[in-house]
Amino acid sequence: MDVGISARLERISTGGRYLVVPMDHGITLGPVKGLVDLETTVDAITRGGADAVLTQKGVARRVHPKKNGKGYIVHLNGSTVIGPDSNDKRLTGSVEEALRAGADAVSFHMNVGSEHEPEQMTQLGELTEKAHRYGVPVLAMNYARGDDIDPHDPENLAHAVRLAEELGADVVKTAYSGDPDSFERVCEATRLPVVIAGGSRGTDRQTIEMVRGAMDGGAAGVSMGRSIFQHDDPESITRAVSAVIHDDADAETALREAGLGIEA
Ligand SMILES: CC(=O)[C@@H](O)[C@H](O)C[C@H](N)C(=O)O
Ligand SMILES: O=CC(=O)COP(=O)(O)O
Repeated sequence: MDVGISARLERISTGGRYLVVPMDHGITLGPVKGLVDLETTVDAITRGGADAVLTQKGVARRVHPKKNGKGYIVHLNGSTVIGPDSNDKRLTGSVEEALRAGADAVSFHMNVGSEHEPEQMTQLGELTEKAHRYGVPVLAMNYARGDDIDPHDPENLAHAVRLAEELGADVVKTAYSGDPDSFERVCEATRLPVVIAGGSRGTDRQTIEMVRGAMDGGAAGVSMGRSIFQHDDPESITRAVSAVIHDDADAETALREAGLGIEA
């Protein structure tokens, strides 16, 4: 692997494990809880043990002073839930802009199975070529989404993560399939580190058990947004997620040591 790519991957991970907190939802969902005062949230989650935060380019200046030396990823496409088709993610920036914004890596969202898959596949292929010219790693966010597509089906997820490797990505994020055994089949589909999205926020216990299950299935960590940044105490929930990812804690230990209720 190119030395620049491996050096930058180390800035967004710890010992090959990834706790990335994406906060690009300001385009998708608008200024939801946790993103209005972005600075306070970034400060809390990086103090809690996140390896990296991820945003769109425009808010980079609000992120850097508050990220406590942790990694930074710039996301390069987007859509809104009020637009005609939220699966139709359009390019929002370039590798050069991401580098000017101080990024250690770039990310790109692809909806495998949607009618926009062909264009997004071309764009991801072009992005990995461009990013690698600069030694910049690419996190592919490859979801199985589209009409009549089951977004948690392990075969669909395995296909989505494999596609990311075939197109040259360095890390791939996808949805969790629901249990460690089926997620193991997803992770076996690729040699890339696989990280999971969190989806809409559940209870603390659901969040931490999902992370534990994914790690037991072979995941390398998370790219988990709403479950963390919409939490009343983002620092503590990050601490609990970090205990599972970085210290291999079980769910109860992680919740207890983070000061979160076991049944919460
Ligand atoms: C709002 C959602 O359904 C998320 O899964 C997004 O699609 C993922 C991403 N972080 C985004 O906001 O684009
Ligand atoms: O960029 C978005 C993600 O990686 C996942 O966000 P979520 O809120 O955890 O689904």
